[in-house]
Amino acid sequence: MTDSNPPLFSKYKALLDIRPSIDYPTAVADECNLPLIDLSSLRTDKARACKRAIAVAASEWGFFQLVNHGISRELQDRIRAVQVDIFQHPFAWKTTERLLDFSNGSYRWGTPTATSLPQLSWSEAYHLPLTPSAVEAKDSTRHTIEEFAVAMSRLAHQLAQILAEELGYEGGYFKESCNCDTCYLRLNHYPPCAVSGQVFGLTQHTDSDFLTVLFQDQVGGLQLMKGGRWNSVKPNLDALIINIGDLFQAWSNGVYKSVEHRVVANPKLERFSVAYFLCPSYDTMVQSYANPSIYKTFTFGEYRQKVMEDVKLIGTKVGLPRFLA
Ligand SMILES: O=C(O)CCC(=O)C(=O)O
Ligand SMILES: [Fe+2]
Repeated sequence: MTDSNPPLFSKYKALLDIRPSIDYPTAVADECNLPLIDLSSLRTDKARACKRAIAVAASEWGFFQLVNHGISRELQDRIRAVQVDIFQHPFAWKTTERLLDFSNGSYRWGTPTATSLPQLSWSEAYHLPLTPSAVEAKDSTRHTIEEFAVAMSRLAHQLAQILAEELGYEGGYFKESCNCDTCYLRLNHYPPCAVSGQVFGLTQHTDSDFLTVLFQDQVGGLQLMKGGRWNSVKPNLDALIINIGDLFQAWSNGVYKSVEHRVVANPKLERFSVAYFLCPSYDTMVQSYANPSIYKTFTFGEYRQKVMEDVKLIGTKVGLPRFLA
């Protein structure tokens, strides 16, 4: 079991030996009452109010919980079992072998560019691009991953459509631009962390997509920024978490908020989550639906390029402020 976890401690020992100056994660968060949306209301006479509540949550919080979302408990159990199994492979296997027939290099751990503790994420992840096989996957693991991704994708599209309609937009932008090639599923694993007071499981960031659907376990640790303070999200077994990404903030001209979030490390418990990122093709123009626009028009490819450049040069993503008009 132990040799399945990445050697975070030895790799980052030099950084850990320098006394940290970060705010201690557990000391600073309030528990928050994240808006909870019941998606089954869409099939009732409360549909209008439900859509409004989604838009309000996206603009006031950038985050909400979703229940009765249509992803069965059975499928959730299956993806979790698959995820646990994948991360139990020996570390050496994860760094050298391809997972199923997914592309090379989909495994990552720690933060290769970190030069200080606040930049280090105490976790490992698989990034799995969604290029569904033309034929149904024979391998049961691959089949479960695809089935889950398809369900998450459907949900993400439904929510994007609602959010766009609430701004008065009726077109098919999201359907046309968010094809499967760039959307991806990220399987996250946060091993227990003996130095949890000094590092985060995942450092503070915003997501570089339109929106994210997150399936987390019951361990907790996710925190989001609201009103200048960190708030922790209490896990709810029945709920998925939805958050707005940078591209939706740009598209909505700042109406919907892409909010900073992070995951605190846990000294005793490992934690799992799966995130689905709704992204457009690289050549898609991201342009505000309204004028005058706060942001310049950019392609998703340009955005990603800038993010990667900043991470390489200064150790962190700058994101949307780089694209102010
Ligand atoms: O694991 C979590 O709760 C959050 C994951 C996340 O923010 C991400 O993968 O971008
Ligand atoms: Fe995130």
